[in-house]
Amino acid sequence: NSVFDHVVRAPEDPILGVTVAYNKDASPVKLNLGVGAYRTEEGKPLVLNVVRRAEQMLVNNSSRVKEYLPIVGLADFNKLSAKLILGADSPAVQENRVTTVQCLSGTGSLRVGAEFLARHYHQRTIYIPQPTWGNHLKIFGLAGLSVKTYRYFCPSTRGLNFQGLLEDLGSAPSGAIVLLHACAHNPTGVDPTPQQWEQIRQLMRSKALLPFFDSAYQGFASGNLDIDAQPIRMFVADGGECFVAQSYAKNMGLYGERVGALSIVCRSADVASRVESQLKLVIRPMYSNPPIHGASIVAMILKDRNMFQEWTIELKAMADRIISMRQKLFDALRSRGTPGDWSHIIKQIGMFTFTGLNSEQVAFMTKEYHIYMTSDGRISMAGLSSRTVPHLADAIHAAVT
Ligand SMILES: Cc1ncc(COP(=O)(O)O)c(CN[C@@H](CCC(=O)O)C(=O)O)c1O
Repeated sequence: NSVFDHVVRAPEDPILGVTVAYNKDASPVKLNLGVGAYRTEEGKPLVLNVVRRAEQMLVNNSSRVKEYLPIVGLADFNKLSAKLILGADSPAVQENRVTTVQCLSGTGSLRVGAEFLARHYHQRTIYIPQPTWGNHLKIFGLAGLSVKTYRYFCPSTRGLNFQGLLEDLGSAPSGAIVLLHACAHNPTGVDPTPQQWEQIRQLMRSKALLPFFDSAYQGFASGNLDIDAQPIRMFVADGGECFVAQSYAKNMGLYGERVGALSIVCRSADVASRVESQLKLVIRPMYSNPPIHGASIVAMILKDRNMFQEWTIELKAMADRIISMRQKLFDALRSRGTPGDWSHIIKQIGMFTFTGLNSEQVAFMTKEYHIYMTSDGRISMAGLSSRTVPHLADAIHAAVT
């Protein structure tokens, strides 16, 4: 018998497991609204034209080799990623106070940051929003941090519980780490207003709370890269320190290439360089050094003015299609006279709508209509098309009447 006979079967991941169930369904009308991955109006994954162009140029470059990258990754990619999120004119970048390391997409950036904090930061408590992306709890818990939550979503208004947020951060121990979604909060699709962000910033700085931004959707919420980075830039502008995890999975469609970056904004260039030296000790035994292909694509696009311009146009088109799906779903429910107030569908932003449907209603929609979505009622609007909206609207209508 095996030495692993005692190993029990683990449950499927709450998000990625939805796709596993979807793939097993033979129904011709099945709809995958689970994983936050963009789909076209034809329901197909999308490789951006600018990405294909960059990839072709890389392949045609016969002098390109496949040597190891440094532990911190591709230098051009790191510099350009910091500028993309912090702003080309960022004082922190100009004063060399930012260390950026290429990591395995957003998840890897969060994990490297968490491991660094567990080793080098005096406060081992991190506050994450309630609710938040399911993997956050495991990433920070496994790194050895003590994970607490702060109120974020108000079920009755399906909007932000701003008072609860302020109270919970106000009563956090000074110096605690706070995880903040930079834009397009997952799963709620609810973001603070700029004025509310300023109040959050003042409260956090007054208690020396350490901001850890998770930026997985820059450009996807508003369609504009700079607007979506504003909350991060407000914090960096005050001269304080912060962590930023960046993912290119969604906004460049590089899901499987695992391209991301962790930036740590420090008070001085000297601290930034010592922090970088310690980040290398976290990364080397974890995966040694990051993959070269995806980062080379991103660096080429960010570096070339025309390719960057082309990317912003394709990115806005994706964001706009998602917004149009919101309006279509809202209109479809209204035309059916579906009971309830569904205005949150057009008020929420980013990839997801937090519908407010409960797990029983979700199970009903999966069983009777072959709609696949996470059990918390989140739907990925990118999985919808004009053709499939009526089917979803029928399912929701049936679930709530
Ligand atoms: C807020 C947030 N942070 C980080 C990530 C990690 O993205 P990377 O692929 O590591 O760059 C996601 C992806 N969440 C999506 C995609 C599927 C998943 O990984 O759960 C989602 O919630 O459906 C996310 O929503």
